Amino acid sequence: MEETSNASFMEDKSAKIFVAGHRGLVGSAIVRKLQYLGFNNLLLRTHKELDLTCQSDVEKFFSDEKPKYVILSAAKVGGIHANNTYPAEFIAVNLQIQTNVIDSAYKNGVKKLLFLGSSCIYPKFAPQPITEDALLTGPLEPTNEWYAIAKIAGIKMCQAYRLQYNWDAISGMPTNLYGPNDNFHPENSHVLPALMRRFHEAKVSGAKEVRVWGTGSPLREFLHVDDLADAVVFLMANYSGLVHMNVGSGKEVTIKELAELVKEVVGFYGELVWDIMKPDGTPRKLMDSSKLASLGWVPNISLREGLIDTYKWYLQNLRQ
Ligand SMILES: NC(=O)C1=CN([C@@H]2O[C@H](COP(=O)(O)OP(=O)(O)OC[C@H]3O[C@@H](n4cnc5c(N)ncnc54)[C@H](OP(=O)(O)O)[C@@H]3O)[C@@H](O)[C@H]2O)C=CC1
Ligand SMILES: C[C@H]1O[C@H](OP(=O)(O)OP(=O)(O)OC[C@H]2O[C@@H](n3cnc4c(=O)[nH]c(N)nc43)[C@H](O)[C@@H]2O)[C@@H](O)[C@@H](O)C1=O
Repeated sequence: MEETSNASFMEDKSAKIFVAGHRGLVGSAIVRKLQYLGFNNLLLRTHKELDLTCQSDVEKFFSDEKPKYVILSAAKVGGIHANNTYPAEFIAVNLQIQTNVIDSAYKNGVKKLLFLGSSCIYPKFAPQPITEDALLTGPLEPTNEWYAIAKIAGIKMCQAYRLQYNWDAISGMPTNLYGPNDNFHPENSHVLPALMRRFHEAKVSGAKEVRVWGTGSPLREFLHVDDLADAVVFLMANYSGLVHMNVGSGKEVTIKELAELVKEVVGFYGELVWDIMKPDGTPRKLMDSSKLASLGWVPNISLREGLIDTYKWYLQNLRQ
């Protein structure tokens, strides 16, 4: 046994940690956080270097590298339109990635793994705020049920491996996230980066109006990805239970309120036009994150602050 093998996660700064999906929104924030904390042995592979849907490649990677910890933030991810348009990819790719990584991690002696799901695992009409025990109590939101089913399978796989093998696999369920390195694709992204880009481009081109999808009435809870990364590290250090853990901000806004706020932060002064032919998705999904709060973690970046920070990043990195 290496000297540090029984050290707690926070003390184990030279432990080999595989952050899967390290160039994405979430993975890059986790890498920033771990590096800031002094972790100095991060194991990182781009999609091109290691396709996590390929079982034999994933098995070889784990067998060669033997990471001590795994944070699984690689997935096929997208907004309401992408989920609705590519259901086969959303279910198949996510099942493949998570099954390969979780199983190989267990078989190769990984000490602890954290799997990331999403608030869309809960029933469309779950009582609000949504507690962890609402899982599997009702039908899912149809626009993202394929992705949700894969994520539910990931939670269940972590639970099954804990129950049968006494293996320390945990799951975090983040709410809607945003921040640096988000996907700003005009159609396939989530609402916040989509609107930021659309308002920015309208400001630059002098357009008089911007199109926003749906009715504007759905409620969403947003969390800055740096808060999520902080929660992920907190869970790695402080939680080893069977139940998945909600990770939210506890604050919700309507899509109309969000659009007005993004518009203000970007500095676009035109009109909003609502495209009601586009789906609203689930009417409301505010999570109850009191279980995590009771362990001692709370978020600290407000939506306004987070939007200002993200727009600054957008201007420095992605300006058209
Ligand atoms: N964004 C959000 O609002 C939310 C995200 N989550 C969860 O957080 C996690 C991360 O999401 P997020 O960071 O937003 O997603 P991103 O799309 O920003 O990042 C996903 C990462 O996974 C990598 N990846 C995808 N497919 C493969 C593959 N076959 N092999 C190797 N790498 C692959 C991508 O690489 P490449 O780009 O090169 O394909 C990318 O780096 C996911 O599990 C997601 O479900 C949960 C709730 C909300
Ligand atoms: C994180 C979460 O993300 C997805 O669920 P969602 O919360 O519905 O995600 P969304 O960000 O795409 O939309 C939120 C709301 O915003 C409205 N909306 C307005 N204008 C735009 C727009 O321009 N783009 C987008 N994408 N939405 C828009 C849109 O009509 C909807 O009412 C899931 O696929 C699911 O898999 C998941 O886990």
